[in-house]
Amino acid sequence: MLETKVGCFLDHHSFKLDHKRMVVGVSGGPDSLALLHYLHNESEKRGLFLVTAHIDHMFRGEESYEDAMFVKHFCEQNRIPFEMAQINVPHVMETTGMSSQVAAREVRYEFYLKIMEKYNCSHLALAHHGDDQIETILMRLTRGSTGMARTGIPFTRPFQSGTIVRPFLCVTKAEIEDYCRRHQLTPRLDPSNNKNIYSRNRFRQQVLPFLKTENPQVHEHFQRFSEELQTDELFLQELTVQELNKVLKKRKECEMTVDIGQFSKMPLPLQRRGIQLILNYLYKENPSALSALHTDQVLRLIHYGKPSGRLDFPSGLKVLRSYGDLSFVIHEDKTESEPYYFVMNGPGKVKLPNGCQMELRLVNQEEDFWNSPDTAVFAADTMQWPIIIRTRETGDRMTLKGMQGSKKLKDIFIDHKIPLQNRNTWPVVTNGDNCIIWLPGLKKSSFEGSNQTTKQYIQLTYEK
Ligand SMILES: Nc1ncnc2c1ncn2[C@@H]1O[C@H](COP(=O)(O)OP(=O)(O)OP(=O)(O)O)[C@@H](O)[C@H]1O
Repeated sequence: MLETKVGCFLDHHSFKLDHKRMVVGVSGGPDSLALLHYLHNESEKRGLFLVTAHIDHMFRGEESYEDAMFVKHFCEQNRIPFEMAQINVPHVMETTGMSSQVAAREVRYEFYLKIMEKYNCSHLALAHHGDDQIETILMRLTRGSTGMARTGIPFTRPFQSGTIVRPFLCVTKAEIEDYCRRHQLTPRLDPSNNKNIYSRNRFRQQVLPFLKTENPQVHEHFQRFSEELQTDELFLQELTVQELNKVLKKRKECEMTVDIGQFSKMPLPLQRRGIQLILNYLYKENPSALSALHTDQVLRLIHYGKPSGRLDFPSGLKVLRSYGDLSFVIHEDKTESEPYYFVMNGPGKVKLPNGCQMELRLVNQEEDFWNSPDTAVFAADTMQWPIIIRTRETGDRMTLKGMQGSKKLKDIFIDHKIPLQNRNTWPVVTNGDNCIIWLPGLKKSSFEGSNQTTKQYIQLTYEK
């Protein structure tokens, strides 16, 4: 039974539910509804505090709103705090060029974080299960992923200052459905889960049934494989860092050089991981462009290449061999676009060179714009005039809403996979003392939002 298996799985990982404060991500589908139900049943005897977080991605209009209302109703009946956000993901996709799955995931995690902070929760529980684990590992191996990526979904992983936990990795979808039946749960069904268009769904419908006929317990073996591979990988990565430090001749943000003679004396598994670490470091912009093939090409250049040689990888990354040195170099493309700097001393509109427009209005009542990435409101008495709309500058950082400390703009662009050529024209909004208060379409700062004392707000709208 699911209950027993999950209990043993948590014990096996020495993970105690007792006295934790946990956000549960619930779509309303069978997996997350069952997880919420399971945790809720455990909550009283364990002093476990739960909050449900639901995101309406606005992909399916009325139907996805009904999902939200379904989860809300379930929580009300069971007296579980419920939080939801409606976020226009198609719009986020349009602004950032992200795929639907990536954009949905980004907004979900941002919302989870907000709710974890609001309720002072240390954990976020998600309902990934054993079948998801098999699909993930197979998909990544098929795609040619390397390193940690091919170890699949971890049972726990750090998430900002908290932890993500996945108690259902030890059970199958069928066991979850059985749990739903036994407990008379009637989850919502997302029709996109059955479409054959997503690669995951093709693995789910075509590969998984075959594996399950070969061995109905196949998910247990994949789970053990994933956990063992994670510990192996961690161990090897630590060794690699130690060895790599001994052979690195140059370490800069856009260039790394190793001594070929010393590098080739490292054991082959460490050489492979060393190359991957270097490529990942330089390739922050788009590590998914990498595969095992790139590592193999570098190994060939080292072991069988002529004294000088060169490889050209995606996004302008070059690997250059020159006698005893192997250099990995990536250059940012700074060719296009002039910087701009617009000063706004009050209400008005500014046309930006990237073809977009920024409007500033003074409003009396703060409206709830939290869910629009293209509108931001600031309490007027906390802002210093003028408001500046400018392009990014070296060293720009901003304090993000709901986060402690500040984050480099460059890293925000990387996280959102904004192409290099768009970063130099992306508007950055600062107030009078050059403090970044907003990165339109991407991130809001801790200055954004309402406060108790103010009646007047500065409302900025970014129009594309
Ligand atoms: N709209 C959402 N709101 C809140 N959490 C979500 C939402 N969608 C997914 N999650 C969480 O992320 C996990 C993984 O998402 P994924 O889309 O892979 O799951 P799923 O197969 O749709 O699961 P479910 O049966 O719960 O819908 C879910 O199990 C759930 O915990």
